[in-house]
Amino acid sequence: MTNADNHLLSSLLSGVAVRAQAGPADVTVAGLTLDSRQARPGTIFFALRGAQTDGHQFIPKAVEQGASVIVCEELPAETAADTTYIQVADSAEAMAYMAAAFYGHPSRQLKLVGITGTNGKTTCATVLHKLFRELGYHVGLLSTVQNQIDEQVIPATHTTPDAIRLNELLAQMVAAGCTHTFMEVSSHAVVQHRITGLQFAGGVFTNLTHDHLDYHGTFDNYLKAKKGFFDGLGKQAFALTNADDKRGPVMLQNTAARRETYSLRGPATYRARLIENAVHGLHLDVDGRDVQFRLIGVFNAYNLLAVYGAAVLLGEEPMEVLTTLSGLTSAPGRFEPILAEKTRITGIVDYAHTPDALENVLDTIADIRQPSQQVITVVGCGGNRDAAKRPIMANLACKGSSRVVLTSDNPRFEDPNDILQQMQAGVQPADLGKVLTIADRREAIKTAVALAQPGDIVLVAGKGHENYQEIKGVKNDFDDKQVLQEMFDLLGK
Ligand SMILES: CC(=O)N[C@H]1[C@@H](OP(=O)(O)OP(=O)(O)OC[C@H]2O[C@@H](n3ccc(=O)[nH]c3=O)[C@H](O)[C@@H]2O)O[C@H](CO)[C@@H](O)[C@@H]1O[C@H](C)C(=O)N[C@@H](C)C(=O)N[C@H](CCC(=O)O)C(=O)O
Ligand SMILES: Nc1ncnc2c1ncn2[C@@H]1O[C@H](COP(=O)(O)OP(=O)(O)OP(=O)(O)O)[C@@H](O)[C@H]1O
Ligand SMILES: N[C@H](CCC[C@H](N)C(=O)O)C(=O)O
Ligand SMILES: [Mg+2]
Repeated sequence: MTNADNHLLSSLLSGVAVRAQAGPADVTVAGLTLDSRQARPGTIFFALRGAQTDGHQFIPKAVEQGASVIVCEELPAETAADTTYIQVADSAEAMAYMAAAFYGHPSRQLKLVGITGTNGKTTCATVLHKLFRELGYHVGLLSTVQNQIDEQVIPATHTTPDAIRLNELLAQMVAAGCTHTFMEVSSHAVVQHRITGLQFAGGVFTNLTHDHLDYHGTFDNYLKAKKGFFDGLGKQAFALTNADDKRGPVMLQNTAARRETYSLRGPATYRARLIENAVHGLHLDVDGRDVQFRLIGVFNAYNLLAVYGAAVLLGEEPMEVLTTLSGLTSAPGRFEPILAEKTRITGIVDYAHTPDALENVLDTIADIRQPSQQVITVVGCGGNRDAAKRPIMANLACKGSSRVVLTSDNPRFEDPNDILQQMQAGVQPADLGKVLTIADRREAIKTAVALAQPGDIVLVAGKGHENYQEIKGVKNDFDDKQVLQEMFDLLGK
């Protein structure tokens, strides 16, 4: 729903292939919705075919609630005389064009950059937002963690919101004076036409590994979804890809946008060479300039290079970009270090809540640690979610750590001890001696900190930026970073 001005229906239909139209033509539209329960007089209800159910079923409900216009793929057998029906080939696509028009095409008034890929979207979008704020711009952010207009936080429900919410947010950003917006583009968003009709100034590709096959069916479909974003870019845009990723070049195969690349391994528009990958940050040579960064891990060298390339392509001065970037920290809860100064213990809070992510984080720690530094990992698995990952994550934690404290993540409606038992099943007999099980997450973090010797690394995995722990439907305040800091202080570390 919206505060935007009212519009004549006909003014919203440009670009929409209307197959048939019935009912009053001169309708004034005051709002848009994809949920029949939100339909009101003056609103357009879009009947979308979803994953769970078919929105066409709810057309009578929307009419009953007073919807003025119904956009659908199939006209209902019975129509109401004072309701307008518009038949289109694809309701989701029509919704995207009409939402962009309804909100005054906000994407055309911004430099909008989309970031896609399996990993690194939140990191790149967030660091770009921070960078452009530091460079003095008013900037929007649409990300998994949160949406932002400058420093104002607007909670996010999706990585990429639906087309109505997305255009509404972009319009708010324009109204607030934003010149740039950085957004994550999920594969779901491409397939569901959430980004259709937007004008992008640029697109960035990070990498592609197996993910979301439950939704896309095959890896090829997943790849096509990501590629669809670049296929849709206009020739005024740039398309920046990771040349070191096997799928990087494929992404740009059919794009009309200017093709640009980044690489740590070979020739590319933007190049970096790793000088040092240490606990205190990355030391890189970027396009011949020696720069120290606060972000940690080789994967972040890629993220930093993508951010640098995008900023330069947006017209920023390379040296100023690098100087500013070197002082920035990562996205909340993404490999976020919490340092105990006295004892040089490094706490790391990371959102790794899947086997793949946990392995990735532990591999990164293995790369940066000195042989004398022990790794102590605190990890749990969420309740009412995929149970198959539980033993695997416990097993991986043992492989990559000297000590492991198994604990609760968000138990939700499950018994935490049941989850922990399933995790314990993945511990090899030889590793039993390094594992402790403490259901209370605060106690688990305390124990891990108590076990840490000067110089050690304490990884707290699974909850990243989350500031709550969900138990039996109640979200209790809980923040891994805060608790870790509290334990460093309490135990005199
Ligand atoms: C699988 C998926 O993407 N689902 C999204 C989809 O819902 P759906 O297809 O299940 O919808 P449905 O329940 O079948 O309903 C069909 C239609 O009927 C409508 N309806 C339903 C009931 C009713 O009474 N009246 C009514 O009008 C619904 O509003 C909907 O338009 O359309 C909804 C409206 O836009 C989304 O909220 C919903 O996101 C769900 C909550 C979700 O979990 N999505 C995840 C998978 C997602 O999108 N993730 C990506 C990031 C992934 C990542 O990289 O980590 C993201 O961009 O967030
Ligand atoms: N460029 C990268 N390559 C590989 N792994 C990465 C990269 N960047 C981040 N990661 C790892 O993936 C995790 C998620 O990072 P991030 O939140 O930036 O990705 P995302 O693409 O937004 O993920 P999501 O789809 O869950 O929103 C991080 O915690 C980190 O361990
Ligand atoms: N979007 C994911 C995040 C999981 C985060 C983890 N902390 C958990 O609660 O399992 C989910 O809701 O499954
Ligand atoms: Mg994300």
